[in-house]
Amino acid sequence: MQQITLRRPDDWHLHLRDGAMLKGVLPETTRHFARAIIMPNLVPPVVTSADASAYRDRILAALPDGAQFEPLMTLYLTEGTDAADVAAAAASGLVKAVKLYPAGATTNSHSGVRDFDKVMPVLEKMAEIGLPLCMHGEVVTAEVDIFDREAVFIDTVLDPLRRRLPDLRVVMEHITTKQGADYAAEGGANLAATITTHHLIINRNHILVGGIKPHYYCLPVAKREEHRLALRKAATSGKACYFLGTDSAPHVDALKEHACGCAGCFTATNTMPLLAHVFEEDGALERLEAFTSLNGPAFYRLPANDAQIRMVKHEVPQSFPAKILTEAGPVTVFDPGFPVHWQVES
Ligand SMILES: NC(=O)N[C@@H](CC(=O)O)C(=O)O
Repeated sequence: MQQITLRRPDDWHLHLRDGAMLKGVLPETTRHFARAIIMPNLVPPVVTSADASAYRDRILAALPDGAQFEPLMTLYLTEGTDAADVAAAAASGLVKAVKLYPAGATTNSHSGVRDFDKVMPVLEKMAEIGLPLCMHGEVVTAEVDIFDREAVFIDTVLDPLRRRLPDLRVVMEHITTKQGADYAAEGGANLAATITTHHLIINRNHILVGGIKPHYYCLPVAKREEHRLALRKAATSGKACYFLGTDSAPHVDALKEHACGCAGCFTATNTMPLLAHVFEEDGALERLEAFTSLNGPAFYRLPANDAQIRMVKHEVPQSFPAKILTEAGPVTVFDPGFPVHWQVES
C-alpha cells in the first residue's frame, strides 16, 4: 500500500456561496483543507470590508462541529470601490486579496470592471501595500472567440497593466492555457497562477464529444489537449508560481442541467485524491505538497500549515458521492471519468 504525508493543503480559489448552499458544501472543503481564499461573487457581491466581515461571520457560523478552517476573505472590485476601505480591510488582516472580474466574464460578474482607468486608484493602493489582486483573466468582447479569451486578455490587459504597475502582486486565477502557464512562469516574484483540479483532467472534448456534458462546463472553459498538458507540466513542476485554486463552484443540478446552464465544476469533495492520481501519473508525487500546501502560502506571505494529512493508495478504486445533497438542491460532484485509488485517510 502506497502512502504519502503532506502538510495540510489550502485552496486558493473557492466558491462557498451563502445560506443553504454554504451550509451544504462547506464540510466538503473543511474535511481536507485548512484555509481557502473565498470568492466574493455573491448576489449582491462582497464589495466592502463590512460585507467581507459579515460574510466571514456567516461562514464561521456554518462550520461543522470541530472543523479547523480559516476563511481568507476577498473583496469584489467594482468601479466604485474605495481604496481607503480596501487598505483598512487589508491592514486589519480581514482581507487577503481583491478579486477582479471583467464585467460579464462569468457567474455574477456584472458588477465587475469595464473601464480599468476607474479602478487605478485602488490598484495603485494595492501595489503600495502589497495586497494581491486575483484576476479572472478573460476578455469579454464579442469578437474574441471564447477559446481565445485568456490569451487575448494576457496580451491586451494583463501585460499592459503589469507594465504600468510593476509592484502590483497578481494571481492569474484558474489558468487554462499554455500561454497562461508560460506568462506566469516569466513574471517574477509579483506574479503567480492558480490551477484547478478539473483543468488538469479535462479538455474541451470532454465537454462536447458524445453529447454535451454540463457538469464539465466551467469558466474559463477547458481548452485543447495541448493546453491541458501544459497545465499538467506547470502544476507538477513544483515551481513556486503555481498553486492549487480549485475554483470549486457549486450550482444546483437544476441550473447546470438547463437550456442555459451555469458555469462551474464542483470538485471540493474529491480534489485531493484526484490530484494524487494526476501527480502520480506524471511521476511527480513528491511535488504534490508544493502545489497544494507550500507555494500558495509563500505567495500570500502566510505560514504553511503545521498539521499534516496522510493519503493512501488503495488496491481497489475508491468511491466518492456522486452528489452532495444540500438544502438548496443536489450538487453533482466532478466525475474524472477514471477510477481513483487514492483517499485522504487522516
Ligand atoms: N468557474 C466557474 O465556472 N464559475 C464560477 C465563477 C468563476 O470563477 O469563473 C462560479 O462562481 O460559478
